[in-house]
Amino acid sequence: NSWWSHVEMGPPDAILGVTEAFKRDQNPKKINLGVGAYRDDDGKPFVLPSVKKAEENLRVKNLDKEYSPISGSADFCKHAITLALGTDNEAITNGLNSTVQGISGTGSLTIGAHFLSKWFPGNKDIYLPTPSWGNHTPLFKLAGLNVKAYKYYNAKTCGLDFQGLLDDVAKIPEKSIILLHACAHNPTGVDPKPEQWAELSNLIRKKQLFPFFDMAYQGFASGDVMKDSLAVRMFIKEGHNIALAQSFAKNMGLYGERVGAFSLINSDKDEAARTMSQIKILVRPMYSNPPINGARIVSEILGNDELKNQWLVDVKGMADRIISVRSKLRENLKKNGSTRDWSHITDQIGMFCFTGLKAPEVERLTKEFSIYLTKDGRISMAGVTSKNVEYLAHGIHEVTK
Ligand SMILES: Cc1ncc(COP(=O)(O)O)c(CN[C@](O)(C(=O)O)[C@@H](O)C(=O)O)c1O
Repeated sequence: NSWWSHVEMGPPDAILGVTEAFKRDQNPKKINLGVGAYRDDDGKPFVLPSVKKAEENLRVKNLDKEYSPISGSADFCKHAITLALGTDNEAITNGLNSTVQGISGTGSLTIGAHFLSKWFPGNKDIYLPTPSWGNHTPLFKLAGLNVKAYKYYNAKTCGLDFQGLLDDVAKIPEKSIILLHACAHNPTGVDPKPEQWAELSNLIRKKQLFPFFDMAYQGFASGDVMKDSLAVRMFIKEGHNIALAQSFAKNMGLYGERVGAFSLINSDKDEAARTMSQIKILVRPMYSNPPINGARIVSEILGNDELKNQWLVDVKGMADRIISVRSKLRENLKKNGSTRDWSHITDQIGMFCFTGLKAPEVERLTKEFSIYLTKDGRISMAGVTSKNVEYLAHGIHEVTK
């Protein structure tokens, strides 16, 4: 007799399940626009030259395999928060940050979720943009937070519903938590403009909300790491003591290395020490200490000017390829005779394009053309290349004409 006869088969992951279906498809023209993972113009995964060089440097150091501290290496944590806030940022020089390595972006968000669930003095309610990354809701619920929503995306314009956003944020009860995508919003690719971030910062301060930034794409959105961290830096400058989750999966192509960071910006050094101590107490029973390999690659790159400059070239190269393939897709849709307004394809930024395709159109695109994307019409632009963009435009036009 079995212990688990009551366990039912769960559904495939909305995002990672698309890749599983793609792999089963035998059509040679198939295209995977599901998971947000960069591919080069040949559709191949891309190991950044700066990462390869860092790995060569590390090999000759013959490093040991000892446990990392619970918080990850101090060197890595310093490099991670410095990348986010900029060298010589006051929050860092005044020791106001408590930063630990997280297991990529997901693990960093999870540390933050559990910390807030246990210690946040206000409502244990976290407000997510509508829509948000599919994994946000189960991740925060799992940590015991109540997940709520604020307006963000305007399906009619395929752009930001800024007035709706302000109206909703104004209604959020004081001392609640608000999750913000720092750049390259997933799944919409729609980001607030700097002046809109400033207005949002004022409203969030007025409402005494706690900003939790998810920055999984720093450098990957615009190709400029400082431009992409503008909102995070602006909020701190405006006096918000934020939480920040970082990922090096996309901007360093370290997907499977699972390396990221979680930070709190505190009121003073003593508070930083106290929160740090409690974050470590949470992490120890969770997974004890983080994986060392990816963190060493990040430290090697960010700790070495020549490698860091190479990395800045590498990440801009990825961002530029995505931006160029956005224009190519829009041109090809026009060439195919589509009369729809596809300006959002080039207005949106980062890994994803929220096409506006409805579920039946998505279904046809997959069934009739072997083009794989998530049901919400999101396409990972990284899966589009100069070789498949015409076929993609043809498919999209066929299902939308
Ligand atoms: C907004 C956001 N935050 C955090 C993460 C976590 O990423 P990681 O744990 O790998 O550092 C992702 C990745 N989301 C995806 O790119 C995506 O939406 O396709 C994909 O990697 C995923 O896991 O879903 C993300 O889009």
